[in-house]
Amino acid sequence: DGSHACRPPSSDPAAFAKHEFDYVIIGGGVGGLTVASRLAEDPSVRVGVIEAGDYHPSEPLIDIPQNIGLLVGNPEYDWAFSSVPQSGLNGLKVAVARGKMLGGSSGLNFLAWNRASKPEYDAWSPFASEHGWDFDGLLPYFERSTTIRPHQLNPFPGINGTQEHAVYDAEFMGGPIQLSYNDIYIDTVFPFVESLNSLGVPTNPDGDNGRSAGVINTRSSIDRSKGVRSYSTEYYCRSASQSNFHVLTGAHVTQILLHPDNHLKGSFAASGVKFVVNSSEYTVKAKKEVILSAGVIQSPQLLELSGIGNATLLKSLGVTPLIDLPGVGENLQDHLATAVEYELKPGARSFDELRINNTFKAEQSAIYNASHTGILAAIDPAMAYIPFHTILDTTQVENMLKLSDETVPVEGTLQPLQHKIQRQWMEDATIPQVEMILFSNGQIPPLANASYITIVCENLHPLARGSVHINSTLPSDYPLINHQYLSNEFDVQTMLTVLKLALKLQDTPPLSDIIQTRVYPPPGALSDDDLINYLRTIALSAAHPAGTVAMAPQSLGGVVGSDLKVHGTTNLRVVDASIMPILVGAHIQATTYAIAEKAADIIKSQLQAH
Ligand SMILES: Cc1cc2nc3c(=O)[nH]c(=O)nc-3n(C[C@H](O)[C@H](O)[C@H](O)COP(=O)(O)OP(=O)(O)OC[C@H]3O[C@@H](n4cnc5c(N)ncnc54)[C@H](O)[C@@H]3O)c2cc1C
Repeated sequence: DGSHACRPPSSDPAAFAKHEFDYVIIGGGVGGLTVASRLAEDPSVRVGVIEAGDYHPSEPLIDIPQNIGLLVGNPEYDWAFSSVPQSGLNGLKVAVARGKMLGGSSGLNFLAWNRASKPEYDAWSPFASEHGWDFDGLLPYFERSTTIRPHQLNPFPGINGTQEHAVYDAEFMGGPIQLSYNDIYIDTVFPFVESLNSLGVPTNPDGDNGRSAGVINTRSSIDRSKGVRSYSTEYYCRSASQSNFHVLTGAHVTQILLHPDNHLKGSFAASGVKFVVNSSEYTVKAKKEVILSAGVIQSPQLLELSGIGNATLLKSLGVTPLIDLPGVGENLQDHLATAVEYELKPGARSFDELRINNTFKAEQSAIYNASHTGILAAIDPAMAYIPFHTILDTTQVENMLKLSDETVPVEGTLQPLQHKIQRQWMEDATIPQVEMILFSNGQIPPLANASYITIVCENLHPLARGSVHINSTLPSDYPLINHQYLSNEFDVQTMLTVLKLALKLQDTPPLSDIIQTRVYPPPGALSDDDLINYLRTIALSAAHPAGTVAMAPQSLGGVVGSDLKVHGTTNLRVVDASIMPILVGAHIQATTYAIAEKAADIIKSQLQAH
């Protein structure tokens, strides 16, 4: 029935504001609902969550896997931010999708669930002195957040029978997010995998074990028993009936209330938040802590609106600076994407069959309605994580290193240390630098009455560092988002490398056997300059922004410490994707759930210590 329904959240702001909460959590997305539900496990701890969007317990556009993407840009479900014109993209403004609903971006995302490689998480620990922010320190939390559907096969080409079964039963952990493999693979998937194999990118039977390189059959956050999206509302539902757990939807937080801390001179304490519902303003108190989980765009925005950020910037806009933290809103990293689109030969089926063949669509709808299976419950699971050494020779890798050295890191910020780490990754044959994802349909219009595939190519470890900053004191004004995409030659050449690999697929069997023609980039010979021009035109965000409230020492430009408390505060924490000091080369929902699970344990242990 596609239903996630459980006790509905509150929509009564006055009643919500009267509660005496221990923890007030801003934002009911991945970070917010996860940490809230875990804190509320202790019935004596009173938890209040404020979410701007609504609860959609049974919305096919959210729930049915084949509907991914349909709500992107819809203002009822997506904040639909946009970047400032990107000079590296010939002035293009890039759409920045962010979920606006209970569930946050996990209600809008594309359901892929995977982990990055071990060294990428280990690279966080130099920025965070305590609490074990590395792969081993995150692993229990990855596991705690999920339940893996047991006994499913991983039938990808390049995997033998024993490996198919190997990993999964051991990791059946009983967490809220349901994970599964597809039950069915559309015709395009295995040829894509086999062609990549023959180009030297092997299949990796278990990319989640700390070695992520290779072609993987990604798990997805789909509850197979119902054939629906499994997202952070699962955390909401596990706590919704408890009297110590309250969620208010349709409420926009406009300010965190801060005052000098009585116990620690020079520090600020958060006492609550202001929020707005239908133009009326309310205040709710937090006895213990305020936890900011508004995501990578709005967490820095709310810090700045509340007086925490670069003092010069804040003053110029008329905000009284309370804590001068120049790192707020800096360090924005994201996976830039481009795409190659191929039209398929007649008879080769991709998901476009649902668009062009009404009989097929009716059949699949009937299957879905009867058993929650079939193509409507499937995603595109083939993604390749590719290290430089897999596709470049030694001289070419040397060239990439040289290019990276020309992108001089800014001293006094996170960048010198990040650069050192990223340089090691470029040389490491196990750490992916680029990603290729098969989308089994046409993504770049106009589309004819035919089947297509689109190969999305991403830069996993850009050297560009962007920013998110307020531009006015009005909370309803969108912040300025500047990714600095393709602002340096290393990032350009990295994208060129993966784009060229995607173009080789056209001539590599067995995928080439089903390709009719290339649609994008337009057919014909292409020089490197043509391709670079293409990259600057067909460019989009892979929707994995991170890093704008970085966990790092204040001296390096960090915003939160390893306990996720904002520097200069005693009880304001940030728990969402913005705390990643350095972006990992994976789709980042799994990592964000793990961050929030870990945060809950840190908060609980500090509470007990008091
Ligand atoms: C289109 C798209 C596709 C994606 N695909 C994938 C994928 O396939 N796999 C993957 O791993 N990851 C994917 N991601 C990324 C992943 O979903 C996010 O990284 C993750 O959800 C981030 O969690 P978060 O807690 O930081 O923020 P969110 O989950 O976005 O939560 C933030 C919440 O805070 C609320 N909020 C913000 N400001 C306020 C305010 N002032 N007052 C009240 N509430 C507020 C928002 O409405 C939102 O609900 C995708 C994301 C998008 C947008």
